[in-house]
Amino acid sequence: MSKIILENPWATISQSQLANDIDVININHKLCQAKVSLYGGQVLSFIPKNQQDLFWLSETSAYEIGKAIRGGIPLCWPWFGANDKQSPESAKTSPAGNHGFARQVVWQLDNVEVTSEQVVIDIVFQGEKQHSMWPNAFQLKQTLCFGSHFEQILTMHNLSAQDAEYTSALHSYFNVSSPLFISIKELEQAAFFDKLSGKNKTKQPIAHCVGPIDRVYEFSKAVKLIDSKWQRSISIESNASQWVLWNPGEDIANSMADIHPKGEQNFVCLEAAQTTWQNLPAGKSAKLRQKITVQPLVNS
Ligand SMILES: O=P(O)(O)OC[C@H]1O[C@H](O)[C@H](O)[C@@H](O)[C@@H]1O
Repeated sequence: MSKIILENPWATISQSQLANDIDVININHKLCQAKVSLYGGQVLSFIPKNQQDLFWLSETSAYEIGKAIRGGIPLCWPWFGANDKQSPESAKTSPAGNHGFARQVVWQLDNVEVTSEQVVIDIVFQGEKQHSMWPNAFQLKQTLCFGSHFEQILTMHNLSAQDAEYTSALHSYFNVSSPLFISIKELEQAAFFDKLSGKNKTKQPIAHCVGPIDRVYEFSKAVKLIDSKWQRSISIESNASQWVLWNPGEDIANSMADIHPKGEQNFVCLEAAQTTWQNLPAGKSAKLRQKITVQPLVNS
């Protein structure tokens, strides 16, 4: 069953159920189509007119409260990866879990606006004492703009009287012809931390993005993910200071139930990230944003 939220000459916005307690907002605009899961506050799909989906979504993802959806743009917050502040004792009783809790909670639809150019969706999640490693009261708001391009703005408000620290990433799974045909020239200028070897590495050429590859690049400028087979260029700009590049490769992917067989051969994760702790003073807010534009290769 689908419920119409808004309908006008430019767009139809509806809400439907993906699974028990998991609702999705469906966007059908004259310039694009998109889907946003309220569980996880997660963009699942964005298809600009005459394009393939920009995002990859696993066919075997669990749609289940307590598990993250595999694909689209999971939000890593209030920590990215393992929480390195957690002591082994505390991990025994209340493990922090990878990438924080924001991708495993139900967000609320706050506002929808439609113009001839775009659909703007605001979703919010407000909480307190969500985890012993992040007890502060907070509000998260995502402003998601879907038109001929896509923009995502995450606003984090610390509503408590205590300062807090966060790490975060907009963990985009880009839909690609194959990691074999992907190049990201801009990142070749940057040093990176290789999560696989645990070592810092100097800049090096990226011949392809076939995994296993798991790197944190110190680079804040815009990047272009060039897909030479599909002849498209995906430009991403962000206010983050790092880019995380991840593809699990065949062996790790085969061990992950929520990646469908050979699924790793159709995505590259390129994540606007802050993996070092950032201060979020009491009563203050901070923003993490990205803007994604796709173009045929000949015009880029
Ligand atoms: O399986 P998840 O918790 O979603 O994490 C998936 C991946 O996310 C990031 O890109 C990290 O750099 C990887 O180390 C991690 O394996």
